[in-house]
Amino acid sequence: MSHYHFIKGCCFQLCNVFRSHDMEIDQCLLESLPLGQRQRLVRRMRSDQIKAYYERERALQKQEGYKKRSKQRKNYRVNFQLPDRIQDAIINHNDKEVLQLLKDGADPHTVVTSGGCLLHLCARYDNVFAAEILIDRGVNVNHQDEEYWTAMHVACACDNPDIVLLLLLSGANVLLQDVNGNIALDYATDGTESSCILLTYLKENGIDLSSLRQMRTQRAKVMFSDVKQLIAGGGSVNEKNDEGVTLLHIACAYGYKDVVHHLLEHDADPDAADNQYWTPLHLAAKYRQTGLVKMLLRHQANPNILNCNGDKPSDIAATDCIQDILLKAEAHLEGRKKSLTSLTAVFQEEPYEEIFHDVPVVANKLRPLTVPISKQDSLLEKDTMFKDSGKMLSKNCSQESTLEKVTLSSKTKLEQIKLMPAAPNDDLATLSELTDSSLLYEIQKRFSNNQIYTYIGNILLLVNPYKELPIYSTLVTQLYHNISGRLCSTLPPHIFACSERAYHMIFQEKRPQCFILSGESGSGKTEACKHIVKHLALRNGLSKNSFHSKLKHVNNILEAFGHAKTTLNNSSSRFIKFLELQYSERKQALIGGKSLLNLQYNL
Ligand SMILES: Nc1ncnc2c1ncn2[C@@H]1O[C@H](COP(=O)(O)OP(=O)(O)OP(=O)(O)O)[C@@H](O)[C@H]1O
Repeated sequence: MSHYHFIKGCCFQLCNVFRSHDMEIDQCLLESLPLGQRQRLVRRMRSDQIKAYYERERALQKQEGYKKRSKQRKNYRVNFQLPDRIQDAIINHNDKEVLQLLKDGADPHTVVTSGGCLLHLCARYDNVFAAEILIDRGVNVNHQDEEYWTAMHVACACDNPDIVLLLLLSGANVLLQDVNGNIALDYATDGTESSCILLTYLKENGIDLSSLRQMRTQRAKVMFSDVKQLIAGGGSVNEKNDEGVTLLHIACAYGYKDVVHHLLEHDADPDAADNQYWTPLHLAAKYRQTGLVKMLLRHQANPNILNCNGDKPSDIAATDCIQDILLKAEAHLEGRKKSLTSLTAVFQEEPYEEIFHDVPVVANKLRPLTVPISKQDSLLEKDTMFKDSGKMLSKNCSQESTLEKVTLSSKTKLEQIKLMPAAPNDDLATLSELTDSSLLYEIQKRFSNNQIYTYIGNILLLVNPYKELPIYSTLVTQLYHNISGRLCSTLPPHIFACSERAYHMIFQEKRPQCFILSGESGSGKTEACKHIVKHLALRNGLSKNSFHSKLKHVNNILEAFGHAKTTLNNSSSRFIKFLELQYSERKQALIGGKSLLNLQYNL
């Protein structure tokens, strides 16, 4: 028999086997066929299976119970409420849908998360059409959210001039202040269309900037009179709230000079540290309060105190001028070993009045962009990057509570650390608004700040930076050591934090822990794996050199199993990344020393 006939015979035989045994395939017979034939046959069998499936489904549909079932299925459809649907339609500029939903009874006065209204959404997503309709339906153009932001504040912050114009024409009040006393203009960046429109409007309406400035000092005045009252009533000026914050912290952050002066004159502690070890001097330096920095130094504030991130006030100074002042103060204290009294003298040389009048006044603007502290510190993250090049991080013998006992000495020049401070948007699961666009916006914003790690609950998201970032040094590893095993809220998300947690979970749960690294080719799984191993190894006291040599060997072996160049990755590993940590009964050197072999790469 020719080869062709043999195959044909087999196919025939197989199809019979396939039909007569209810879709079962004679595997031996299949495998005896040449590859091409086998594939063709399998394809045919598969299509027969699909046909059979459809026939069975059709038969089912004809049966009586079908209608009932399909009705039941319909009930499972998710029905979003009108308020959610109208928000979604506004965000996606689905104008017809907005009109239809309003016709169907959606409330134009719907309150969105954070206390804003639909107009706030329009202002954020630049939806002028929807904004116009809503205003027509009587939505309050001056509605303020939980932080007293109006739609105008949002439109200015996002520079959406069409919305700014529309709100102005609709009679919006441009002088409404948010929780921090900022009017919408304060959020419009200089030179933008939104800023020009507002400035022209103010000019045309005869509102001059100096009276505005007067208006904004009202909050400071209120605090001043409250503080005076407190002191007169015998209250303590050094009282702390739950977060360790004193009145001096608040006044320094907001730049309320009279209040600060009054507090200092009444024995307020200039070195009071809040729960994150921030002093009033840190805050004044960070929020560009030059005059207050000088005033605090004159009252013997210590410029060498480190906050929880290991920063001195000079490290986080908002301007070069403030940094110079602080460095000068540090030099006096440390370099010349002079007493604090002589330091006082240095700053007393300058006239006191000057300090009170060096408010940053910008010609065409009330003051530079001032982001409400409560709104999000994240916009200031760039300013507060750790500037520790030239610092040595030495760890206390006890590893209790991450940063608390980590100290920095400015003498030794070592590795550079650049970590962002922990911020509220570190965990996307806690965002008040969870939509595709808000998540992507946050991730993109973080990525542009080199914040490549983000938590989503217990999951760590990494966006491959494709560049070296100084966030993997031994010093950073040490920062993430802690004995409690809980994620430290004062540190930003990091692969070391997850590694640390797994390490503790081994002991707590007494069973192996595993990391599942998932993502497309080139997304950084292999690198993440290395970082996990690195943290665990160094954590267990394995010396850096010894670790590198071991890791190199492990990787050489792994890569030998098949690395290949793909379109996305020059060195793509062709095995699944599944990292398992074993529990050692003796609770010792899990990963250190020879037990690095305990780390199983399950291929
Ligand atoms: N955290 C990081 N920092 C800087 N660069 C990184 C980081 N992670 C990955 N990269 C860069 O991206 C490249 C690809 O990363 P990696 O090999 O880890 O991807 P992968 O997800 O393992 O890909 P594959 O699935 O194809 O094996 C690395 O060679 C490195 O240049």
